[in-house]
Amino acid sequence: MRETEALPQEEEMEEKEEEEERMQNLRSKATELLLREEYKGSIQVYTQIISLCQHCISKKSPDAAHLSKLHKTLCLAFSNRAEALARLLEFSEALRDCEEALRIEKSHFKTLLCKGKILLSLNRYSMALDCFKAANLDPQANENSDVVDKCKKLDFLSRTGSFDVTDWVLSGFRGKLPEFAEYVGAVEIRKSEISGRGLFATKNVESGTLLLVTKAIAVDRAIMPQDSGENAQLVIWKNFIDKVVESATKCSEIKSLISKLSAGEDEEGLEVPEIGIFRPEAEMNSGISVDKLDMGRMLSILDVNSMLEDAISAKVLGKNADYHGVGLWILASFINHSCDPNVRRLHIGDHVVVHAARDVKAGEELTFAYFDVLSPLNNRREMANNWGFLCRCKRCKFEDNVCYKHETREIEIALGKGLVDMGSLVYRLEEGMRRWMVRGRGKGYLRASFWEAYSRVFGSEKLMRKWGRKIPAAEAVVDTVVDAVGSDERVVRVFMEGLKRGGINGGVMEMEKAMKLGRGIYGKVMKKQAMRRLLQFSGTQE
Ligand SMILES: C[S@@+](CC[C@H](N)C(=O)[O-])C[C@H]1O[C@@H](n2cnc3c(N)ncnc32)[C@H](O)[C@@H]1O
Repeated sequence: MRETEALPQEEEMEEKEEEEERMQNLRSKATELLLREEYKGSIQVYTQIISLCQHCISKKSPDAAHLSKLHKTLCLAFSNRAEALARLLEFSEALRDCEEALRIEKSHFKTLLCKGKILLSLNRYSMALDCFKAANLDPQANENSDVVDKCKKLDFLSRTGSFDVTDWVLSGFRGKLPEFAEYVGAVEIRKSEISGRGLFATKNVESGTLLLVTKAIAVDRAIMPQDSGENAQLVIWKNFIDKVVESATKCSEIKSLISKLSAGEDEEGLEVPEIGIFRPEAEMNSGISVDKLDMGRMLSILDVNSMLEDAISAKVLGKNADYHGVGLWILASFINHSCDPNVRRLHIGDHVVVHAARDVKAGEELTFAYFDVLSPLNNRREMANNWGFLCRCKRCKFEDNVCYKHETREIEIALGKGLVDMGSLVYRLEEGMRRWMVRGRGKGYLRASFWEAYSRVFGSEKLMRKWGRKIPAAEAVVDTVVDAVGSDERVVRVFMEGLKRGGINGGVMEMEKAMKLGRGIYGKVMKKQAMRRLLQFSGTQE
């Protein structure tokens, strides 16, 4: 026999009234807290409303109208709690509440809107659009048109990769940052011969082709003048760690993606994740186990995978020279380092944009420079050591294995001391390469190693008068260096200055070549005018 049947009708009525009054009080309190943006408090009250509704529903009242009212209240409580959770970036729990609300009312407008916005924050553009469509949001005619328009645009960008930063560059990086969405181009993750897993091209691509765009899980930045001590850097690092930990704790989706990253140990034994899980259209939480991410492992992962925005090998658009930032960009973290890199990264806002720095063949591993690769072997070894690895790239093997290494070591020491005539160093290296019969890419490797000497000679009229006829022309050196290590603004600057010296600045062929080199640095995300502006001013922007 049911409990309620035992009660006389009057008592039953009284109980219902009390229940309704309590519910009404709780609802007013929760709404007030929500409006005052006291989200934690409102979550607690909505939790009480949910329990109360569930308790009343479980009593299975025969009154259909009352039951329906309870279901409506329950749906709204889940929906509002989802909204409050989303405001606190507790995305996993918020999504769970959205599902509960939608189970009660499939087309609940507020919930669909809330779910769509959460999915948009998690870069799931098309799923977010589905929610907005299901809510019948008319972009022309309501207050949510901005969010729907933004979602449509990001969905389009993530499918096509047709980003364009021309206006922003031409405006001198003023105003709103250009819109970026996550994008996964012709890439896949595979076992790497360099170390653990790596990212590989799935088709032939030419220099400048966009390969991926990834939004930071977290990034921390500060303007730090050169004389700021270690403490200032530690503060940025600590803030950054706190932000990553917070995101991972609040969203299991983020936690599961972070757990795929290397913690630096036993990289050869690591699982190779499907590229699909990083795509904006991927299912949420596609059955990935996330238990293993303790704090120790998290810190090791951040140690191995975080990137500096201001590293010499990256380009940060729109910021000044004292600006420092550290962040975690998940898919880009699968890219190994190489001293003959074939991709580059550009930091724009919270996004890292990765593109080919020279022509790349299908099946080639994509690598970028974790540190400055226009430097000699021993300097690079030191920098790799600071990163915690011994570089196993082709160029290091080549430079390590050859019989002339004693002689190049002497040149390296002389370059380090900086007291010798740089022209004599370049001449000695060029003569040496002739004797050692170094050809093709090998030449580019060694010229890149001693780039500082080359650039000092090409940049000095006096040295050029003295050595110009005895060493190769700047253009030929630039070609081999770009072929070996990809485009770099310092190399392109020498090319442009060479053109000016030769009085041929502005010729169609020369400008075409400069544009190709520029695409290697900045990628195909801007039109010619913007590229020209950056090439012309490169070095004075930051
Ligand atoms: C950001 S992760 C790169 C992806 C990593 N291989 C994986 O499987 O997840 C950086 C780590 O990869 C390894 N690594 C990257 N480039 C390397 C190189 N050129 N030589 C040796 N190890 C490298 C180092 O262990 C480094 O700490």
